[in-house]
Amino acid sequence: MAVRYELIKTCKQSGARLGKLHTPHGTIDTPVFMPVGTQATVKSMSPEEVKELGAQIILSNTYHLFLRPGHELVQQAGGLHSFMNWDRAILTDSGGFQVFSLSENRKITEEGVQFRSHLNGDKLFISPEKAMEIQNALGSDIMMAFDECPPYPAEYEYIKASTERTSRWAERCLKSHNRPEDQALFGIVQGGMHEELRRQSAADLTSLDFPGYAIGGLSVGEPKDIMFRVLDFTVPFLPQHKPRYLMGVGSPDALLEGAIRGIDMFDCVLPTRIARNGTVMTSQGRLVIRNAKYMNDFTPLDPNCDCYTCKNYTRAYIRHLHKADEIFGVRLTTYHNLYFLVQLMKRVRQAIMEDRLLDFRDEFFDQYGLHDN
Ligand SMILES: CCCSCc1cc(N)cc2c(=O)[nH]c(N)nc12
Ligand SMILES: [Zn+2]
Repeated sequence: MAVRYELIKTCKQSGARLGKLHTPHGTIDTPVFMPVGTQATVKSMSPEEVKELGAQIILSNTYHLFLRPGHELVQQAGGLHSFMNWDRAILTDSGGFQVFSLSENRKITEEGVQFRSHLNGDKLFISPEKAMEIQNALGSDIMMAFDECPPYPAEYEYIKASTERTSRWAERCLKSHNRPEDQALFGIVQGGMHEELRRQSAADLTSLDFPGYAIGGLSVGEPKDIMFRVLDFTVPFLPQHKPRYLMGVGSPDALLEGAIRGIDMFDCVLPTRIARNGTVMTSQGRLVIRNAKYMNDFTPLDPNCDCYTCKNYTRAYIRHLHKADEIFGVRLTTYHNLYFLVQLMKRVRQAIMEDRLLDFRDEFFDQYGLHDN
């Protein structure tokens, strides 16, 4: 079996679970935060640094690699693991979400999605079968079914029709999956913010018996309290003994609230994206390193962090690098932000082991600040 989820323990204080996800490229401790490497690289990090900061799995993107350099080229290189020299686990998204967030002139039909490349305007088409072909060529350990993530907000009727089509697409993905022993295919539950549609989507997908389930259609601009409410009624529709992946979620508060609600896997571009403009997550909340108040601040980004950046460099130096547009500055803030989230999930797993995740959340927010975004 390509991926096997081992449920180790459920937190007595919350709905959180401690688990292990066994894959052909190593075991992943869950709940886990997965760094995003959209174009076959976690931006500005070497694979050695991504390992050193503690990542056991990274994400990459069907849409981007299909457009450039092309999935056939990656296949000629022996697949994504050898192409990017990453020998741990890889999860690839299926491309539908990126078509809608990046490309122009999209046309969605039962067959699939027609769109123009955001790089050169070429007319392209992705169907469930094409998304599977691309992910097969990339050789990811976990593939995502081809889905539509409806815009937020959207009319109930649109979301209903879209969710029903996503269920039909999921079945087509399963039918065209020709390497189930090497690559696990996860279904993606949709349904917008509607409990009945979420129930129906989960029922459709669990009847197809996927090895894992993602909750899509969230982190699309809805208020966080709505996202958490949707999780409250959606997670119970999913099987206990399989992993649950909340797509596109990665701020510290959302990771904690998601883990408390029984989510096992998270991903988000947030830590790498904000690092590029010098915004840093610390145990006392966020700081923007370009701020003049750090000019003569010869302390680490985070006094409670033992990462390479915090052990060797000061706020003053990192501020200087960002003000001077020095690439090394982005590398230092990226390394720290990724380390911060990977370590946060390590502390979450420890709190689950000790049946005290709600207490840990309260302690974390007392320091971090209640409303991170
Ligand atoms: C590398 C990026 C992975 S997560 C992208 C993502 C993010 C969010 N927020 C939602 C969805 C979704 O509903 N479907 C799919 N396939 N992907 C989504
Ligand atoms: Zn640090």
